[in-house]
Amino acid sequence: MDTLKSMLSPFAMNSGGLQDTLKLVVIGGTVETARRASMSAWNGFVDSFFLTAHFSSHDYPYDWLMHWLAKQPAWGRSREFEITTRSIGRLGLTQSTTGDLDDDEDDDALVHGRKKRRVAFMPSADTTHTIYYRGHWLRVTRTKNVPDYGNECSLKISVVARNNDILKQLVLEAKREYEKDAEHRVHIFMGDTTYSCWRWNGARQKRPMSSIVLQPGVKDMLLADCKDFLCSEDWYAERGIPFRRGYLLHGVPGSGKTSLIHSLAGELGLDIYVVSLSSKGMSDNTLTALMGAVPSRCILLLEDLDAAFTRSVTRDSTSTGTPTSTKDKDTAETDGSTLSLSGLLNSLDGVAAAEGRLLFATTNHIERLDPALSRPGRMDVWVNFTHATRFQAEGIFKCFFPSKPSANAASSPPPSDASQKNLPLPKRKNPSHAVPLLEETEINVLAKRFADAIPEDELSVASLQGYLLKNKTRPRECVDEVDEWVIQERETREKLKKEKAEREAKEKKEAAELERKEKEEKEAKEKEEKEAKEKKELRTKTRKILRAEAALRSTTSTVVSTSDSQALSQEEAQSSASSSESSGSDSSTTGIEADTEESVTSEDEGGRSSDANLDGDETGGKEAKEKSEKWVAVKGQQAAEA
Ligand SMILES: Nc1ncnc2c1ncn2[C@@H]1O[C@H](COP(=O)(O)OP(=O)(O)OP(=O)(O)O)[C@@H](O)[C@H]1O
Repeated sequence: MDTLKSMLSPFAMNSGGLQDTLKLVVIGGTVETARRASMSAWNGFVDSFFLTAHFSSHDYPYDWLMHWLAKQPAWGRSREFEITTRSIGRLGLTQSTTGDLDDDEDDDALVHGRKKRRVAFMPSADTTHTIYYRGHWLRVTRTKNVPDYGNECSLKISVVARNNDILKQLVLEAKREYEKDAEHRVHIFMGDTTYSCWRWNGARQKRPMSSIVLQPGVKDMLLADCKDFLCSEDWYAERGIPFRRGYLLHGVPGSGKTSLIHSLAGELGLDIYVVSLSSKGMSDNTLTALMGAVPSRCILLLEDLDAAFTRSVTRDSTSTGTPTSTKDKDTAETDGSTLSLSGLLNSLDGVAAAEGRLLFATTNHIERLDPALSRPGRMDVWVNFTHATRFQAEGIFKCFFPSKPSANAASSPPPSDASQKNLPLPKRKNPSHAVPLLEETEINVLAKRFADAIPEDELSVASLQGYLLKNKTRPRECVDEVDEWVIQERETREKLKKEKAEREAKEKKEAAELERKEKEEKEAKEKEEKEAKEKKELRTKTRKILRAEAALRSTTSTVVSTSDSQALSQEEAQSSASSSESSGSDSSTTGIEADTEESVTSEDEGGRSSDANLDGDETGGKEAKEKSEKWVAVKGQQAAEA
């Protein structure tokens, strides 16, 4: 007891201090609990008056609001916020806010050759912010969802109000601002085959229609057709025709198919939804799910349509388009791609297919397409893209080297070219490369000379663009040197063609060699199998004979046991002589006893001996057979004699 007291004595000495500490802990805990309880009661009370709207990052309104919020000056004063240089939402825009860290206004300034990054202030995650909007206090909370994949977030905006008008106003205002800022961009979405959904892939600057040079009338025809379709929903509905339109752009690579679609999307204010049919994991179900999930007004782009069916190009009555060869099946098994032609056709115009979308498909090999795929109703308008014509060469030259505005033109308002609408004004203040502006007449002459030097339908527009890019500040020299470039291009093409032919020939040879080897191996294997089969048959036959012989011998031995020993020795002598005569083999010297023993003791051994014969040539087997037959004959004879 004394010991315990002495142990506790230090505490007892400080019991006053300990008590005080305990008191403090109890009081502090009580106060904190009371604070939390009152806070939660207050929040519950306040929440009962709040109207709350939820926005998920899966949907557009989230992007509108994030874009709107990033523009609010409140974040400049906020004590907790997120600073980002990433794009905000699908827009690909970073907004300057009150708290923007940029120290100058030059957006296009380059630092060490890289574009300077802009910084934006955003509501930080998992914090409630309060901002004032049109006479109301909004409580904004951004929450990061459990990241199963990607950056999933949700936004909650609460406001004390009698009805939800204020929230509607907020969303509409955010949408208007978003669309105003997105005016100059085309949004690209890619089909995600893993989750069968669309993923935003970026926002590209709109491309003016005037920058696409095609044969006269083609662009206008396409643009007019698309516009006409988009405003004819009722017309289609009245006639019971599915409200869909398909465009097939086919032709040589680098002729402007993709560029034209991008440009049309900008002109029509539509987003582009791209499906790569040959992508990993693409199946009928995935494609149907993707096609069913496109919004009603958009461009649906199927790029390189022919590539989707390299595994199965044609469709006959039995084919479903699934891989046919073993190798192809292997490929399909590994990448999980099981798209069939019928699946594609169904997703394009089946019951579940989306309406109101403009379907664009591109291919370099129209001849590889199944007619069912390109028939009217699926592909209503076909446009053939060829190599550059002289008309295109002249047009693209003028695109690269615009002429000096004439005195009249300078004073007049800017041209009302439809394709130039909705495009951002040129922002470049100090172009790094000075393009000399020549008089219109001179540009016309140069463009004509340039076009005359370009062979008709031989070089791709992309290659012309490459040449002009190299000479973007030298219009005159560019024309002077174009003949030389054409010769070089031809030589390069010839060289590439030759290399390709050589490579193909080599591959063909290797394939033939491989095939020959495989054939030889197969033949050798077949031969081996055949021989093994024959041997097996022979062995079976021999076994049968030996069994018969054993049976016969057992009968004979009974006879032998009853005959006198003299007769036996005579018989032995005869048998020995006859066997030595007939086979001349060494085994004959062992006499009947040896034979008898061998035959009677074990069938397996008989088999083994016959195996030994079989391992030799066939004649060996025949000899053994003859021998045993003879032996049997002798025994039989002997038995008869007996
Ligand atoms: N008719 C054209 N007018 C203007 N630019 C063109 C034209 N054709 C090609 N180009 C230019 O060439 C490049 C390649 O063009 P694009 O990708 O549109 O060709 P494509 O026909 O889609 O090729 P592919 O079939 O290989 O996909 C682009 O940078 C584009 O600017």
